[in-house]
Amino acid sequence: MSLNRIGTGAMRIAQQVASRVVNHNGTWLLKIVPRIRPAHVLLTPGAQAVVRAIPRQLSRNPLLRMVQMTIRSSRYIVRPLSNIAMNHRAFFGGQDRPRYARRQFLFKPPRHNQGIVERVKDLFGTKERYNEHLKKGTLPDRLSAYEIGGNIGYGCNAAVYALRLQSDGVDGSAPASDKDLKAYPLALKLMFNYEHDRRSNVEDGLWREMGAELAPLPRAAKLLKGRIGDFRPLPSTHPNIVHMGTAFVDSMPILPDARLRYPEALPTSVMYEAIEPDPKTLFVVMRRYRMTLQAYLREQKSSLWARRALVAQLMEGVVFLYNHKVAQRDMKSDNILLSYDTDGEIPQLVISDFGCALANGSFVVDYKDGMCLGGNLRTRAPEIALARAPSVVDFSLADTWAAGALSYEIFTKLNPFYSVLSSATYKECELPVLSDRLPEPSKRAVEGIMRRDPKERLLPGIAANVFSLSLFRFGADLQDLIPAFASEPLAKEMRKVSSRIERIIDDMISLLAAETISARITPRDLISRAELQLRATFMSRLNRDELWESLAFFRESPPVSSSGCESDNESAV
Ligand SMILES: Nc1ncnc2c1ncn2[C@@H]1O[C@H](COP(=O)(O)OP(=O)(O)OP(=O)(O)O)[C@@H](O)[C@H]1O
Repeated sequence: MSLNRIGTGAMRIAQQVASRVVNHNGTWLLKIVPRIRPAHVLLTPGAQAVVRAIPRQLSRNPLLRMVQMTIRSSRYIVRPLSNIAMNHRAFFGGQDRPRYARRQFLFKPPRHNQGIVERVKDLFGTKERYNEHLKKGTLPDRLSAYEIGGNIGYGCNAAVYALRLQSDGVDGSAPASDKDLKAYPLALKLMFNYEHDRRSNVEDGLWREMGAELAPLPRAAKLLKGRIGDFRPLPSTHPNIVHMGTAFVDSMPILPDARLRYPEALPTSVMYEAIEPDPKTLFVVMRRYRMTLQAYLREQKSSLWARRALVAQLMEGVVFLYNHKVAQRDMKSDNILLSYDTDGEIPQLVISDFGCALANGSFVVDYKDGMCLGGNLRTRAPEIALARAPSVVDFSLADTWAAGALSYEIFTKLNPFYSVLSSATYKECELPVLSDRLPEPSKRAVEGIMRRDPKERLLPGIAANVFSLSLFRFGADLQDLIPAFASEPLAKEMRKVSSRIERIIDDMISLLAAETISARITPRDLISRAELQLRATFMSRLNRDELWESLAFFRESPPVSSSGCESDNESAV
């Protein structure tokens, strides 16, 4: 029997799995179980299928009990068989038991007595091997421990330089170019201190005024020593938030480009009457990224798939901020940084520049005259752009909205709010039409986060789920997989009675987890590093209720009607 004779639903899923996940020998073993009679299918890349009888002794092998991953189509169940390499060896008579067999999570007793979703969440949320950002290291808190390279960017508040540890540079080899990310893997943000006048408590003042910058640094509260009373930095690192190593106050160096680029921030400036004997400023040491999103969109060609992956990562960053009540408040494309090794690779994305951040455990601000409401006026959400003092301003969904505007920039290369529209006055129907090649659920999610009224705005967790789910292998098939959704309205009660949908969620997550685990032993180009991390990030914040709500976006349904234009037309008639 060839694969062609297997039901089309199962075949499509099998092909998708097989075309993305192959083991080192180029084979992927799947068990496709017709409802009536089991058959075993060996898939090779290109989805050629050959049915083989799996030896009897192998089917008693406990490894096969790992078959927990099921995707139901109308007639067939497709089950990836445990660890692919292991099965391959067993299937072809190999004797060696691979080392990683013992570490397979499905053999371990679950940490909590919970379901698949919770176990997967636990695995992907806590293991370093799926989350590079969890790797810990300490960096020195003094400038003399580092070698400063060339300038890689500057803004109104800081200049950023390539950086490496002194110890990394003294290997006797020819001096490496500071343009080289490997030679200078760190970045130093030298904050502009415009107050070099002689005064007491210089250090306290610097930490207090510039401390918000450190919101992504989990140990910032310790460094700040209560200088900003209610400061609450993010509790942990996140793959889509700029990775900060440390921050310290040290003497201000006059670097070669300083007089040209930021003369007014130098202690030599004529405006000071009496200058500090040892002028100081705040330095932040970060991981160095390759370029800004703005430069990437301008200079690099990228596929729609890559751009969808960027939007999904951006939303993951926003979800993390939202869940920890931090508002970045300056979401623009030169504050989004990307890293990648080779051209054409899908970049990893981080949100950076927290100089305007609100990080005190609350999104609500008592807005008084003269108070700063964040960075760029054009990237402020409507409720912030329209706020007038005195009033209470709620920033909870401001970053989500700004990320929506950025997703237009990612998809169309043009942020409609930089030049064409104003966030204070735009009508939802005036937003640019997104490409037909973009999946409908993603388009609907963008519409949802661009809602003017924050009460109607889509929560970032749901939007992130929609962007991510549509990128995963089964994304295109979700509609087939959830027939129960096709005609019925989404009702809370439905969930109680529909254990079937819960099973689909379990199956979907199991497949995703299996694919992601397997992908670590497959060649890199099958699933990019950024996508693997995105999967881990998505799985580490799984929430059944949010998943349930997100699946509704994959129903066939009429486009969400946008408010504004129709009513205007009617009133005009
Ligand atoms: N970690 C990093 N790796 C590589 N480049 C970086 C990094 N951090 C910042 N940059 C570059 O430096 C530029 C300025 O950094 P940043 O936006 O943080 O400064 P700023 O003065 O706070 O900016 P703004 O004027 O927007 O407030 C960025 O646009 C980017 O090009």
